[in-house]
Amino acid sequence: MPVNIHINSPNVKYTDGHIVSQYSYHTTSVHREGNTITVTPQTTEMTFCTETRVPRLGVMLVGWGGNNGTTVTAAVLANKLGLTWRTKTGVMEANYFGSLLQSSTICLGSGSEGEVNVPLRDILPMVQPNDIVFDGWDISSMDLGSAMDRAQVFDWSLQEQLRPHMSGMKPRPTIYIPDFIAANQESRADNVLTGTMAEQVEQIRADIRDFRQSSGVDKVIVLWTANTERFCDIIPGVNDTAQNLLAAIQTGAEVSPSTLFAVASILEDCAYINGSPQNTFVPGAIELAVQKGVFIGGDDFKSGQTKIKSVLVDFLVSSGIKPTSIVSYNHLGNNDGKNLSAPAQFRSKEISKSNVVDDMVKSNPILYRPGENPDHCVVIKYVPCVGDSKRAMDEYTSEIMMGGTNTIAMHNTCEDSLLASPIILDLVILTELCQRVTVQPQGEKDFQSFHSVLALLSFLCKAPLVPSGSPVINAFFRQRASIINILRACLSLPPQNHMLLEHKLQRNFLSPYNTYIADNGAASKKVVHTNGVHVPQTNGIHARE
Ligand SMILES: NC(=O)c1ccc[n+]([C@@H]2O[C@H](COP(=O)([O-])OP(=O)(O)OC[C@H]3O[C@@H](n4cnc5c(N)ncnc54)[C@H](O)[C@@H]3O)[C@@H](O)[C@H]2O)c1
Ligand SMILES: O=P([O-])([O-])O[C@@H]1[C@@H](O)[C@H](O)[C@@H](O)[C@H](O)[C@@H]1O
Repeated sequence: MPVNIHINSPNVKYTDGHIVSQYSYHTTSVHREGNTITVTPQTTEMTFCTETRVPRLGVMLVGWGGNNGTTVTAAVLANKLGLTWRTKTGVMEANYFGSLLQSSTICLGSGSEGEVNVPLRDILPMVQPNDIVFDGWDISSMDLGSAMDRAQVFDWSLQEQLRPHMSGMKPRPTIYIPDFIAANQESRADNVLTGTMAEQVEQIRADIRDFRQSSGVDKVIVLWTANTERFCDIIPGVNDTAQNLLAAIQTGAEVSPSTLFAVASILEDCAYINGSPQNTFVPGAIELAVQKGVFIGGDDFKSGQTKIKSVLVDFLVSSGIKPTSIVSYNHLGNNDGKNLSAPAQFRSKEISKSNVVDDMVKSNPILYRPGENPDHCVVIKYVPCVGDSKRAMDEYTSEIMMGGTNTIAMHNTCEDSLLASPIILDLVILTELCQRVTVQPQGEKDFQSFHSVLALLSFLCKAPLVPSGSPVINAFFRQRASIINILRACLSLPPQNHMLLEHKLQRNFLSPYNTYIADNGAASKKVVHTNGVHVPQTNGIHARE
């Protein structure tokens, strides 16, 4: 049952279609001169405006018939139908574990009951996953019910309940350029478009319009969960600008299927998210998204081994411990693993899995000299026998005090698609929410949306795509805090600072027994209790006992 959160503050206005909040954004500007660093606090007053009407969302998956595509579709259906199923360990219920928005919480503060944590999904009006309508494309014509069987992710007893609902779902024919994925995928390719590159892009655009019209959804988001492609070259005159990219499509120059889908989505005013590691977002695609004011995001779902890495290395470096070697090995036997067994496709994944420690290493010049990095090795092997059950083995070797050595070894087994599926839901639901948020910094006449490159999705991606010149943050808790604090800002709630100062002084200045009452009418800087919510006392309102 969702909780109803009401912010009791003069800085938040609830209108019939929006939440409008006044927010003080505090940052610091830092200037270094020699050995002197000058830090200047800066405050920018901002107005956040969040549209509260939640649309009916359609999600079109490229690679719909794959392990992730079938699994996320089946999981939403199972939740929507409230399915339970029997396994050898007991009766299972559908859930959304692994989703930041559906299964993690946010602390609103504390009151008479102590700290109050609520589901993150309840903090602002957002799409409920059960309401999402799926469609998509695949080079394989196999219906979703049979593809779920092929994926071998769900227990048979669950699949039997789902199959009648999924057998009617058929992936649309797609753009297929064999050279971009492993040759071993050719045997699946019986559902591909013909015609020129331009004609195929037009067909994808028509598919998007057809889905929007036939399903009755208000919005469509397109997400790539198809095979990992090889990187493509950035070629001046071909994909370096929006104009050149559109022209290249007309002439049939080298443009990857994932980029072609990006162009089609952007031209149909649909956000496009890349769940794979290849460089889909060539400069021309980014420029096109900015010109059209459409969100793009990626790259490569951050779901397992890399997600743990973005926590563990953050823990080590933040503790003053120096990782010197990181070796990440895994083997798996699903079709993703099969595609990644080809060198060019593995190289795309190796790149996205290897850059995840850069920001944390650079943050600590005590441990690392400029340019110094830990040894970092990524190995992925294809072992058909294990299917979707990825076996990851990691070893972290670190220098500790006085020449000591610390080695952490981990073994992690999981159904890879059950890690990625909740990430897919978070990506599309967060993207849709961001489409309803605008911000007006002080002194600016107009409200503006987030940048087309939706960096807020970094928490969900191995290789975060950020606006040019922006820092790439991979550290798990920094990324999560960014999402939490921006959602809080939409409600004029300050960032979580975890200081708990009221419990660290000799007297708890927020305790109900030390309630400060303002002088007659005099404004007081003290904070008083009102209905269990702490509000700054600005006009002499006395606390209600
Ligand atoms: N935990 C995870 O599963 C995880 C984590 C991070 C990234 N990824 C990435 O997500 C992607 C999908 O993973 P998966 O396990 O579902 O793989 P999968 O091989 O099971 O599914 C990919 C699907 O894409 C289809 N396909 C290939 N080329 C296509 C095209 N041009 N158009 C439409 N469909 C096409 C294939 O037929 C297949 O059904 C991969 O790139 C993988 O690297 C997965
Ligand atoms: O998310 P993560 O566990 O770091 O990385 C995973 C790889 O280890 C796996 O081999 C690959 O098949 C998945 O697509 C995913 O990218």
